[in-house]
Amino acid sequence: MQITFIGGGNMAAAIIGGLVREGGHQIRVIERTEARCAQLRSEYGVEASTAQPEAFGPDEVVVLAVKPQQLKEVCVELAPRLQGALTVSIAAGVRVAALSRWLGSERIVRVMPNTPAMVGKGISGVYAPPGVSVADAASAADVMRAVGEVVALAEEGGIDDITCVSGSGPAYVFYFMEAMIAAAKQAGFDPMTARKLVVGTFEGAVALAAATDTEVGTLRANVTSKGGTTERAIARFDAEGVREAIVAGAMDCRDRSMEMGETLSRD
Ligand SMILES: NC(=O)C1=CN([C@@H]2O[C@H](COP(=O)(O)OP(=O)(O)OC[C@H]3O[C@@H](n4cnc5c(N)ncnc54)[C@H](OP(=O)(O)O)[C@@H]3O)[C@@H](O)[C@H]2O)C=CC1
Ligand SMILES: O=C(O)[C@@H]1CCC=N1
Repeated sequence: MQITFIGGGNMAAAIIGGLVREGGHQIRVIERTEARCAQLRSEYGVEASTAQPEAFGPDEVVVLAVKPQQLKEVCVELAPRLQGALTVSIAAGVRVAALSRWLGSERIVRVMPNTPAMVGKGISGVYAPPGVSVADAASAADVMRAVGEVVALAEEGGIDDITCVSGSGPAYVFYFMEAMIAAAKQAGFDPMTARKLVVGTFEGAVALAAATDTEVGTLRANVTSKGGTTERAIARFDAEGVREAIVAGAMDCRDRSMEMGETLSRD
């Protein structure tokens, strides 16, 4: 597939990394600075330039991967060059109606990816509005399937929902890992060993959860011996409202996605 990324920052690089690992794609990136282009060329072996091409081919997939606040300006520049190419936006918050207005195109699919795409372990939500062909929806899903799993979303609001779980979710996990690394250091481990212990613990726990249908709560209970050590840790988490804080944070994230949808999709 011929895929052009407009914006080659953190999320685009994660998808590009995954696509390059998979192989068989022609990838081009448009970035703002020559320095970033040079970095993308050397890290991923992709084509990169600071100027948008004069025109895109009808079979090309154009991935919008700039910050939501940068999107309108990018779309306005892109509109006369698109020539009907399929556009896939990975931006949080900005709605299809606004993208369609700015691009003068209805061939638009929204995707909410996540950064584990870099190692082929992404999970993405894909929303294709009514009117987008089955083939275009499949092309957008294929790009994301190359870097992980895909969940089809029936409504555009599903993008807000999935953002607060899998889109932003890796940051919640890294936050928890940071806290556990701090704990490991406090317990006396050097930084390298602390990181190794924590990453290994996450890797093992995730592999265990993925390998079974057993409820995650049961897996947790299996570690928690009555009157033992884990029970004491979980009691402190419960007393401090850790679980409630995580749920509330995720709901705030979803609210922010909806709020961005209101403000950034207005004009
Ligand atoms: N990071 C994540 O985990 C996820 C991000 N997303 C979405 O992905 C999008 C990108 O996010 P992220 O990668 O984190 O952001 P970044 O800031 O890392 O990447 C955006 C890139 O686009 C460049 N850029 C800005 N304007 C232009 C332009 N006119 N032409 C070409 N390139 C341009 C920026 O350059 P400069 O820095 O010089 O401005 C920057 O390198 C956002 O819309 C976000 O909502 C979705 C899911 C997860
Ligand atoms: O924080 C953000 O706005 C983006 C969208 C999902 C993950 N990162």
